[in-house]
Amino acid sequence: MECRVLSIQSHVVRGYVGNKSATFPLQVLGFEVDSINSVQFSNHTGYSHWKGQVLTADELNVLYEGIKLNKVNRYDYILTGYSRDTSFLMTVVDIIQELKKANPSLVYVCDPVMGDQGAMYVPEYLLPVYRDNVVPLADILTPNQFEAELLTGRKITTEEDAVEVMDLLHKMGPETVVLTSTDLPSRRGDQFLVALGSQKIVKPDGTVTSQIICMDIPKVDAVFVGTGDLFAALLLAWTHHYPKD
Ligand SMILES: Nc1ncnc2c1ncn2[C@@H]1O[C@H](COP(=O)(O)OP(=O)(O)O)[C@@H](O)[C@H]1O
Ligand SMILES: Cc1ncc(COP(=O)(O)O)c(C=O)c1O
Repeated sequence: MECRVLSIQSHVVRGYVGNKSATFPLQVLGFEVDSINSVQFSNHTGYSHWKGQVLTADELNVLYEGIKLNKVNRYDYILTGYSRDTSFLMTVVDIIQELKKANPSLVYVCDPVMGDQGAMYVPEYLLPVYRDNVVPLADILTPNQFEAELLTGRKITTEEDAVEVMDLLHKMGPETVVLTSTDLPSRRGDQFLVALGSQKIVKPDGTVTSQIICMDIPKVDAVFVGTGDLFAALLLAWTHHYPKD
C-alpha cells in the first residue's frame, strides 16, 4: 500500500542536506515523498559563503492550500528539518495539527535542527518555538546531543544523564527519542561514536516503560553535514518497515 511522506526541509543546489539527503533514500525504500523546501540555498551554511531564499509562512500556506484544494492532503508521515523562521515553524505546527486531525495515525518525525558541537546555526529565538510548540507534536524526535541539551536545559556528560534527558523529552510528547550522536565514550573504544534511543512501551499489564538502546557507530575521521537529515529519513523508513523492532 502507498505510504506518503510530507517532507518540509531545506533544498541546496550543491551538496546533500535536508530534502536532498532525505527524498531519494525514502523513494528507494518505497515511499512517495511530497517535498516542500523550507529554504533554497546555494549550499549548506557551513560553507564560507551561502546565498538563497527562505520560504515565508505565507508562501508555505499557498503551497499547502494548493495541495488541499486538490484534496491530496492525506499523509502517513510528516518529516521536518531545517527552518530559520518563527512564523514559518508556527505554520508548520498548524499544518501538522490539521493533518493529524485528518489522519489520527499520522506519524510526525521531527529533527529539531538547531545546531551542533555547542553552537546554534539557526536563530536562537527558534529554541522556545521548538520546545513549546513543535516537539510536543512529535512522535519520533531525533536531536543530536547539543539539541537535546538545549531543549531540556540539561547537560549530558554520562549515559545516565542521556537517559534522563531522553525521559524529559518523552515527557514533552514524543514516544520515540533518538540522540543521533553524542560525545559519550564508547565501550568499543575511541573509533566509535555513541547514539542512544529510547522508546516508550506499554506492557501487557498496562504499565509504561522505556526500552533503551545504545548504538556504537564506527567513526569516519571526517565531519559530515546532512547526515542528521539522512538519519531521520532512514529512521522513519525502518521504523515503518519494522515497527516492533
Ligand atoms: N564522523 C562520522 N562517522 C560515522 N558516522 C557518522 C559520522 N558523523 C555522523 N555520522 C552518522 O550520522 C548520524 C547522524 O549524526 P550527526 O550528523 O551528528 O547528526 P546531526 O547532523 O543531527 O548533528 C550518526 O548517528 C551516524 O550514524
Ligand atoms: C541548509 C541546511 N540544511 C540542513 C542542515 C542540517 O544538516 P545536518 O543533517 O548535518 O543536521 C544544515 C546544516 O548546516 C544546513 O545548512
